[in-house]
Amino acid sequence: MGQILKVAMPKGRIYNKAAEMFRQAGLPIPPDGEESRKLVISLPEAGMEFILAKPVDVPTYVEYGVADIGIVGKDVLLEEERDVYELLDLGIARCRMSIIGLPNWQPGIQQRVATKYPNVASRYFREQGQQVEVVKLNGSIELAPLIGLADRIVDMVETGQTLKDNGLVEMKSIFEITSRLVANRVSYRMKNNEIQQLCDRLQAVIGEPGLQLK
Ligand SMILES: Nc1ncnc2c1ncn2[C@@H]1O[C@H](COP(=O)(O)OP(=O)(O)OP(=O)(O)O)[C@@H](O)[C@H]1O
Ligand SMILES: O=P(O)(O)OC[C@H]1O[C@H](OP(=O)(O)OP(=O)(O)O)[C@H](O)[C@@H]1O
Repeated sequence: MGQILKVAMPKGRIYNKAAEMFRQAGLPIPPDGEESRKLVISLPEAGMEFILAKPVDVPTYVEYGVADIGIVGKDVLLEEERDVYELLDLGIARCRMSIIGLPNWQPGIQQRVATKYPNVASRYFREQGQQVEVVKLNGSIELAPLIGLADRIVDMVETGQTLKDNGLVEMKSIFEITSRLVANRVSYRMKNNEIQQLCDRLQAVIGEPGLQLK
């Protein structure tokens, strides 16, 4: 019998997609809501324990080692810059990070950018040699250019529906996002067999042709 693997799972839109992947890999984690509001789900027969975390906190739990591994969007990894190993691209919750603005946007003297990702945005504009003021918001980012808080936003686009409904345009896509499997550096050495086994099982699911994981 191996050691128990603690897995930080993001609540919200990634959860059911990731849980479905685990089930395909033979690990019967329940769908969202089925275990009431419990935040820790044990699967002793599989030697695993799942911690249901806020997505942005997953890299923190993994860096501190209270979770051995975790599932998190590349957007959060790039924003949080936590010291974790990125082991697998799960290919789920696919979207992109983009610069967005009003259709008539013109560069002004003072440029303000609103975003949930201040580190990603600051880094991007610095690399472009553009001086902008970055304002952190926590959601409904598309509101900012509509009500005059910011000239542009840096946010995620999946279908483009939110932009369309709010009369905004995608000016530039800056990187692609999918969910990743990450590991704590010490756990990766100490629980290498367990982590490797899980990676192999997930890899087999990812590699299966015709599998519908959206
Ligand atoms: N529209 C989208 N389409 C596909 N994937 C998305 C989309 N929006 C976000 N994601 C991915 O899903 C992850 C989690 O998003 P989710 O909305 O569940 O959490 P959150 O943005 O942290 O929200 P909350 O603050 O409500 O917890 C994001 O970090 C990103 O990787
Ligand atoms: O291109 P679309 O398919 O419309 O998806 C993009 C939207 O999804 C995310 O928002 P979310 O639903 O997480 O809400 P939020 O505004 O609270 O972040 C993102 O911030 C966009 O607003």
